[in-house]
Amino acid sequence: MSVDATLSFEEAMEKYDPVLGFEVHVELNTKTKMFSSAPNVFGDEPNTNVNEVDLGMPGVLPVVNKTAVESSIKIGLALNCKIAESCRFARKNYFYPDTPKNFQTSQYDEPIAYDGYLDIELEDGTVFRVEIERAHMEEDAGKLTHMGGAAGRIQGADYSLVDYNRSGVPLVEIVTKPIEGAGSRAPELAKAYVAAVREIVKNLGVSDAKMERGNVRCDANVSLRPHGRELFGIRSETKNVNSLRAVEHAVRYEIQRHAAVLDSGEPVIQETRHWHEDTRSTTSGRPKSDADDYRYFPEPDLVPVVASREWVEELRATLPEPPAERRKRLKEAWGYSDLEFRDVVNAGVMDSIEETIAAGASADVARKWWMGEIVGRAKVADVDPSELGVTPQVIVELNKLVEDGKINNKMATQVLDGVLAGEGTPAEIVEKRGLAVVSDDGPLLEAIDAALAAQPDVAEKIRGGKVQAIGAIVGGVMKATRGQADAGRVRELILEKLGVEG
Ligand SMILES: Nc1ncnc2c1ncn2[C@@H]1O[C@H](COP(=O)(O)OP(=O)(O)OP(=O)(O)O)[C@@H](O)[C@H]1O
Ligand SMILES: [Mg+2]
Ligand SMILES: [Mg+2]
Repeated sequence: MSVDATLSFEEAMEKYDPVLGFEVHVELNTKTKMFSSAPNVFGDEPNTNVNEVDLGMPGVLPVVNKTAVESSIKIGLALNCKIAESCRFARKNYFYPDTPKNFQTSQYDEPIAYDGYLDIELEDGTVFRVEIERAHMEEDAGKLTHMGGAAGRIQGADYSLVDYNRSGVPLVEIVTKPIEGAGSRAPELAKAYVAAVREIVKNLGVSDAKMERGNVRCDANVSLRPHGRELFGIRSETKNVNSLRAVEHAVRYEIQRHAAVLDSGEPVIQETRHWHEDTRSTTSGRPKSDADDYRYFPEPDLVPVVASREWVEELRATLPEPPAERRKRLKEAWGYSDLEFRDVVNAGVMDSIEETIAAGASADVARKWWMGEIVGRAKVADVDPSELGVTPQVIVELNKLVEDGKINNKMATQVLDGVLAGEGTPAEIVEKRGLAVVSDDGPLLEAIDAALAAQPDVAEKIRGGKVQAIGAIVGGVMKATRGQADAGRVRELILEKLGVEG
């Protein structure tokens, strides 16, 4: 059997339990690099944000970026880790053109943060605790672009391009302990875990956290063992998976592939794998043993990083509320159902609703406007709902106009469109367009007489007790008043006129 064959996911689950492990690399958004004063900027002309330290010129000395250390401590704290009182950098030696120094400055046996955990909420509401082994500081490598080869840009090219702008960009690598017991929820957990880490670093403000830019990258380790067996199987490590969907699919694919290999009686090879979005599959990278000889040794050019307990506590005091706790708090405060709240989160309007409530709207009014009106308009305009230009004040004002009986709901949506078209504030638009609910009964009665006269058969039905037929008369009045009547009042007046109980 070919090693790259797969079993169906269900078949794999009948026989094996998956064990997962994630190494998530987070690029920090510091102004300068981890050990040099070169700018840390994405997307600039290649090899412009590089200095002699990044290039490993002889005689240069690195200097630790204090903000990067602070950000690393914040990440450690947000992941419920212990923070080392003192920790050192180490050289991870390897020879490859993405690193001109021939070693990556990293941390080895003394990570800055260790022994943490993250509680991950799954779709069915259960909470799965992922234990964090460590979070350590290191620097990113340069970016290689292979011009030839299967995925290359130029057919038959035999060279690669290198951009050292990324060398020395501060990274935090977050490593989980082996995760057992996820069973068939392993792919979902993989996606939810990386999503949670991404959300945390974004919320801390320490990373731009854009996966499509490589700010957050995941290496996904997967192994299988037969049900009931204690010993772990051999793992594969799918490198640099850079979207949430891809993490989910890569874990799923690797589970299916491992199952096929194990079923065929062949050994699983401990290796890196590459994820391919187009075929939704992985291919073999390089073999990798746990004892890869990086000849780690303490970095002699840097003193240990000492994190005093006072400093750590100062940083802890600056941490924002964790995203999961914030969601829980808001859902309870607003009294939304699970489904309503999930819809709000998925539509990306939780913050907007919070602001609208703070501006004076009730939770239900805020949800009605954002979910019922604004999300749909944002979709049409192909922008984020928060970018449509609706301020909390607009909604509060619109709602007040309706509550005071100045305009009805239908007019309010027209006023909203006016606001979006830049015609002014809701009150100005109401004034300019002459919108107003006709509250004076006189003109309404006239319109009612006309509508009844136009549809005598309907009038007869209502008199005879078929009150539900009233819609046709109300409709006629609304049409005659160009939508400016209060439909409830019209209904009352019609019933009064016909001498029927509502
Ligand atoms: N048998 C296994 N099955 C699945 N995951 C495993 C297994 N053994 C270890 N892991 C996980 O794999 C990850 C290994 O990451 P770690 O950074 O420790 O080592 P590495 O991948 O060998 O090193 P490098 O950082 O150079 O890639 C951890 O998350 C660990 O929990
Ligand atoms: Mg690894
Ligand atoms: Mg690692």
